[in-house]
Amino acid sequence: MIALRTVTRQVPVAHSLLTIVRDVSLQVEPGERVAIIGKSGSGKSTLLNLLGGLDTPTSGDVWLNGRNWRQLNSRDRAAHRLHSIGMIFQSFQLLPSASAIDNVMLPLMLAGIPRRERIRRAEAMLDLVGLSMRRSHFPSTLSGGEQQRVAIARALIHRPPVILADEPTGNLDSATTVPILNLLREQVEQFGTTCVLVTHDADIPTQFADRTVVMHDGELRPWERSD
Ligand SMILES: Nc1ncnc2c1ncn2[C@@H]1O[C@H](COP(=O)(O)OP(=O)(O)OP(=O)(O)O)[C@@H](O)[C@H]1O
Repeated sequence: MIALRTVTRQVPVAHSLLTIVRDVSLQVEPGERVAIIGKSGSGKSTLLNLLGGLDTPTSGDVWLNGRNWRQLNSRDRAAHRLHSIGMIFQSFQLLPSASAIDNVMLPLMLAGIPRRERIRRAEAMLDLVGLSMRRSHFPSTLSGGEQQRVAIARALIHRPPVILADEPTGNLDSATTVPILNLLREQVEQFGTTCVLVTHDADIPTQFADRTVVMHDGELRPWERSD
């Protein structure tokens, strides 16, 4: 379960404070898929960073999988992130000097899983995302859709209870967007993974989410079809 309770995030700008997220409360149940839509600059990425313990609230609390980020030191935060969260980004964030399979194995390496087991699980995962034939390819030789499949495989390989996705189809054309969202939905459905996805694209929620909320100038409100 994920919960934000009256979360505000302010940053110092010049001689004043800029409020990026204002008094946001949200609860996401286990296995739920929630889409957060909003215009550029509305605070979506900041909200996702707060959920992932990468940003700290100025006030309020954020719980993820039973832990309050505020109560964890930086080492415990890193461990909690590694075990509880898979992240997917608009720009894929693959290691350019690592092959597809090495990118997918990364979370298992960080978790100390032996190499033979890492390879077995990464091969199975690449098979699931339809990229067995590309296992030795480097990211620069893969299409955008293929790179995002590798990134999805990497985010899911350690079966985290939570996936946080920041504009996961933002760099993909519309023909590639639908299969990528279908792949992500199938995977999180199959494993009961909780998923929060942020996007500026109002078509995505209907393809992906159980529930949609809107971010507007740092505040959350229910989604209306006119948004
Ligand atoms: N550390 C910071 N210092 C100053 N301003 C910041 C900081 N972080 C975010 N902002 C500002 O806060 C606002 C919200 O940023 P955020 O990246 O969360 O929005 P977003 O909705 O994800 O936008 P986009 O869709 O363009 O990525 C933006 O105007 C941004 O410039």
